[in-house]
Amino acid sequence: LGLHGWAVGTRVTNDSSVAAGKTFDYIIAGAGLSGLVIGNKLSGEGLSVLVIEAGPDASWNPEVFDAEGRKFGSETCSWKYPAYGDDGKPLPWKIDAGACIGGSTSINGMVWYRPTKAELDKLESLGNPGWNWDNLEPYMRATERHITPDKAQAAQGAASDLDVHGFGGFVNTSFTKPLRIPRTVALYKEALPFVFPGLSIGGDLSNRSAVSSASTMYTIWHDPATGKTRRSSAADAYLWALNQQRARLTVLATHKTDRVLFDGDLTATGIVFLPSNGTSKRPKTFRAYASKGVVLSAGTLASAPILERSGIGKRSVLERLGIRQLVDLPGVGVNLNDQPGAATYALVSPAHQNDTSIVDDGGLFAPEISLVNIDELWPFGTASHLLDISSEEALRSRAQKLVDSGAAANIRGAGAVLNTAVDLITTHRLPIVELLADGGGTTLFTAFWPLMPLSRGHIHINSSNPLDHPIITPRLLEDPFDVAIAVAIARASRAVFNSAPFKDIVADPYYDPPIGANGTDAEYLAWYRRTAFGASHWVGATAMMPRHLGGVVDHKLRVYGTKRLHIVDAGVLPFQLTAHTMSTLYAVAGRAADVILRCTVERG
Ligand SMILES: Cc1cc2nc3c(=O)[nH]c(=O)nc-3n(C[C@H](O)[C@H](O)[C@H](O)COP(=O)(O)OP(=O)(O)OC[C@H]3O[C@@H](n4cnc5c(N)ncnc54)[C@H](O)[C@@H]3O)c2cc1C
Repeated sequence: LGLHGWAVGTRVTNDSSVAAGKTFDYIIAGAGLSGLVIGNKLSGEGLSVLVIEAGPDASWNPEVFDAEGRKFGSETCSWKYPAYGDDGKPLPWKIDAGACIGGSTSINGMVWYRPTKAELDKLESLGNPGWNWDNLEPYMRATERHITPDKAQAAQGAASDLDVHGFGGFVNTSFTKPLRIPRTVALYKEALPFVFPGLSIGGDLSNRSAVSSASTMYTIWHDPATGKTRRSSAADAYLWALNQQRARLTVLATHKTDRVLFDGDLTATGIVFLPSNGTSKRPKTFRAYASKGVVLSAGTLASAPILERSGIGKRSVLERLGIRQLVDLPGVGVNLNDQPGAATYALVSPAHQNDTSIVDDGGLFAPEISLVNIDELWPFGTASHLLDISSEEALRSRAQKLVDSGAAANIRGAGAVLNTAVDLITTHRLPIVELLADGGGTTLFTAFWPLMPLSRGHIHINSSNPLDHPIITPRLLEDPFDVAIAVAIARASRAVFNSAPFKDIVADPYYDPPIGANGTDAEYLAWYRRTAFGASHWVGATAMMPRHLGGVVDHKLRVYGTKRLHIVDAGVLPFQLTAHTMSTLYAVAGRAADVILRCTVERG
């Protein structure tokens, strides 16, 4: 209760009656990273906002608030979407995506570092005026409340470069206290440049022009009262914080957005929603109305399905399900993109298996992260790989394949997106691999993935029932360049464990997979394909690009062919980043909120 007894706190509830039949200025689908930033900003400007979230409030759950509390493979707050191959058969892994308030920031790995200027500037050159580094960097800075390392952390390798952080925001970034497995991390720092000559070790990974491998920073803070490390999620930052309470913001949890409502001239006027826990084939639905607009922030894997259920998308997808097409937008659900991850393990010699400075029983993932570029991955063979991706013919044939496989709306759009990645790899020499180094139990291990894959997949609904999962076809490792990177990094990861610095503590550098130094490329590839998983940085299925390139939203995040309907989430990023997504997405959502506010004022 605030002044004069008026409630000023944000209302968070599971009660559908707060929204059913009611009118708000804005309705936002999804209380994840983007939805909470936008909801916070719009309601902070006095607009009435409903955020509708499919999952529950799990802020009380230690798997969410305790940064070290989430168990590997946990189902808590995750959609665990099934994934499919091109043949329609289920893949052996499920896709994690946040399914409670806070979205994926409630379950993610919390790794924080910044992208490069070159890649954010590419958003603009793809046809999105204003979306560049200079305009986004201030939002990134405004997001962060950085906590610099203390002496003990600094002695273990933690470093902050004050120029590349913000200090007045609401998302905490810091290092673990103490840093994990310091002896192993020191060995990694020593060994990595042997395998990747030129890698620049140390310092702060957010300073992308100086550093390419460093101790990992996370969206966490250390709570001295409990001695625990706490997750700093979007919900902590923008919903629960006492100084972020909003009288005009309502969050309705455990309810799914089915589709968007339109009037005759395709102005978005509201949504249809329903309880998430139903099982009925014809669930009972409700309506809520929006006088100023609707924003879809349900994430890459849910906003495209909402559009399709609303009649916006590719004709053949909608016709098959008897959904009346309102806008022909073949870019909906294509250009889906994540990085294909895998991991190799070395066995620690028995004498060191109880040394917690070498291996521990887990904690925050990947205490050392390295970003490897093409020259470092192939110190002696870069030229042929450059040739493979940079010729016009190579690009055209790749783009055609994406169109043929249903992963791109048209050849020009596919070409533009591929060309962007290729230019970042070849001209700007941005990293093409991320390697995350760790150690636990009896093994040291590295996880890795091609950072800017050229492969693309697709996601479409297979039913008009919002309670059914979409069909997600990731098509990881379809492009030969991604395959070449995957094989090379898998081999290089073994070379790290086989290098001189690890000689005394590693008993078997080829422990898992048991493919030795003489293993063939075919063996490595077969193993990679068998074990590959998405790195959880899904982007691209509702890309911000010109419509003729297969874009879904314009540079004001407005869905083409409609009025007052915006999308703001990871799906609008047309290509993959060379950093984990949060730092960019907080900036994108912050700027998007200002763009939406400006649209609102201009319309009057
Ligand atoms: C396991 C995992 C690990 C990751 N690790 C990192 C990391 O270490 N560092 C990093 O920077 N990034 C990481 N990420 C990625 C990052 O968290 C996401 O890219 C980011 O949160 C995406 O933000 P978003 O707003 O697009 O969607 P989200 O934050 O996922 O929010 C979408 C929300 O919409 C809700 N929703 C879905 N469908 C509906 C519907 N029909 N109606 C209403 N609500 C709906 C969802 O339940 C969810 O709450 C990770 C992600 C995952 C899943």
